[in-house]
Amino acid sequence: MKLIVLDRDGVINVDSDDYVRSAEQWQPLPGSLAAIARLNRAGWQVAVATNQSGLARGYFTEDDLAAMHEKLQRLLAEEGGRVDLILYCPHGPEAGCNCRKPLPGLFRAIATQYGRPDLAGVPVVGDSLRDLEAGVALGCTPYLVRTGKGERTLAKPLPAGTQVFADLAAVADHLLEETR
Ligand SMILES: O=P(O)(O)OC[C@@H](O)[C@H]1O[C@@H](OP(=O)(O)O)[C@@H](O)[C@@H](O)[C@@H]1O
Ligand SMILES: [Mg+2]
Ligand SMILES: [Zn+2]
Repeated sequence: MKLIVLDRDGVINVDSDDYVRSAEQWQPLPGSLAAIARLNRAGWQVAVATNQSGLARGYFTEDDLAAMHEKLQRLLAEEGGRVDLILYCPHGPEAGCNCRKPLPGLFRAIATQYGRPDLAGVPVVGDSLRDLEAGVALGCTPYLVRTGKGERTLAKPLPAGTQVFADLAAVADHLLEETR
């Protein structure tokens, strides 16, 4: 079973330095939902691992976050796609949790959910270094996109083997070509 793990803000939807705080503010990036649907149609399970410190910071509530994810799934369904699992870290930087990327807690939970000991060879797609680091800790293959904070991330040392693409649609094109 083919599995891919996506970061959310800056990969699936437009990110904001002021945080994405509501379903109204949650806007898909061009081609991202169609890319997920194309992966689904080719047999890929799609999981999302996202930091949502805005919860701990009081910028939005769990209900707001649920509304954002209902919008994601609704718009995806219109494209014939779906996200199979969404896991998020609700904590702030000072909480000392193990699920805030770059720590790998969300990725361990994804591996467990899919009955795997790790995520060896599973693509992780992110716009921030912490997305890639968290996935690589479980054996993921790192993909950086230039959307969101990707251009800023490009200026940093990246995990070995990181492949860089313009956006999620380009990553999907590559994976679908590779696994034809
Ligand atoms: O990219 P993912 O993991 O899906 O979500 C990132 C968001 O939770 C927010 O994460 C914040 O980082 P801090 O949590 O303040 O370090 C900032 O980067 C915001 O601009 C960003 O919207
Ligand atoms: Mg992001
Ligand atoms: Zn956490």
